[in-house]
Amino acid sequence: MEKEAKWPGPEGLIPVLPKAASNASWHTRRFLDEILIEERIIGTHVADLTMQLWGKNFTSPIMMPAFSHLNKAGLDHQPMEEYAQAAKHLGIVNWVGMESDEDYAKIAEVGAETIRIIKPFADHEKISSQMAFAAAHRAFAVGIDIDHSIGTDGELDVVDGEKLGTLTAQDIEKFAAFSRELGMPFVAKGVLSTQDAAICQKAGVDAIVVSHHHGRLPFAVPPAMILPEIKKVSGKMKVFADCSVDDGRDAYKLMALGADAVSTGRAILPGLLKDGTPAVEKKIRQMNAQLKELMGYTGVAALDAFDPTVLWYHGRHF
Ligand SMILES: Cc1cc2nc3c(=O)[nH]c(=O)nc-3n(C[C@H](O)[C@H](O)[C@H](O)COP(=O)(O)O)c2cc1C
Repeated sequence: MEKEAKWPGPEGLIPVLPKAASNASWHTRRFLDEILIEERIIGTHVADLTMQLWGKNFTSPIMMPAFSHLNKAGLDHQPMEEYAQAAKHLGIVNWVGMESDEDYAKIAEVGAETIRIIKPFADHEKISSQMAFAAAHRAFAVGIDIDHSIGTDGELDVVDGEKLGTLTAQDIEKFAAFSRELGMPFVAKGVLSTQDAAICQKAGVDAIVVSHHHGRLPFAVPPAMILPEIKKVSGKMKVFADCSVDDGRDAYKLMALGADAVSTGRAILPGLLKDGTPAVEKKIRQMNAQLKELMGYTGVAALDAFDPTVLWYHGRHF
């Protein structure tokens, strides 16, 4: 059941769940909840969650979210650095969203393997310069949330006084090539169709995030629903997914449907805002245990052994 969530901070800073049928987060939650799992227990093993990604080793495919702005929530602590700390302690991938270079540098200083997601600014020079800044601060990868261009008024969105723009296939190709020059993988965050996924694949993108960005698109198709189709056109790209990954069972379902790794989002927010790093670590450890439990019950010994045929939806195999 959907709850009216109340987060601290200035009005509108942190997205809550509006009570409306158009709310994609609601459909996503409902869809994930209706996927059921059969058991394949004979001959199973305790699962290994370790993940290799772009030459580095991680302890789990559950990653941090690309959050932003949380240090401006008027708290007496710094959530952006705190969840980076948790990522570092746990040995999982960290993500950061829209932050100034100065603030990004402070988060990078924590030393987690961090993917920096930059807004699709109308000013492409700004995108390039933030990419170069990320490279200079040893980012693990860099990307653009390509799904954040249109605002709720139907016009190009403006965030923190910065005008955003739409990206063409050529723009994506250009930024992917620049990222290669800088020596970092390039990620397109916010892919929710086979058309966009195929364009990213052709443009030389290294990874996509199948996501509706906590419901930017009203009535957005749940990432879990479209993931198998997107996977078919993704070629060598890594396919990540997020939205409503609230526990390790949600992570399992997305991995079984083809995700190489997932990001949890607002599920870590209450603990992060209240108690910082330890609360985030506790939540991720719990999610890892839930993921490992389901992998054990379904004969999935490691991340390369997921099998979508264990999933059932409305009385049929998925
Ligand atoms: C406070 C907050 C700030 C966010 N900032 C960004 C951002 O700057 N860039 C971005 O790509 N996504 C941003 N997101 C979206 C998340 O990266 C992620 O896609 C989304 O929260 C996943 O859905 P979930 O919260 O239901 O798990 C933000 C989300 C929240 C809650």
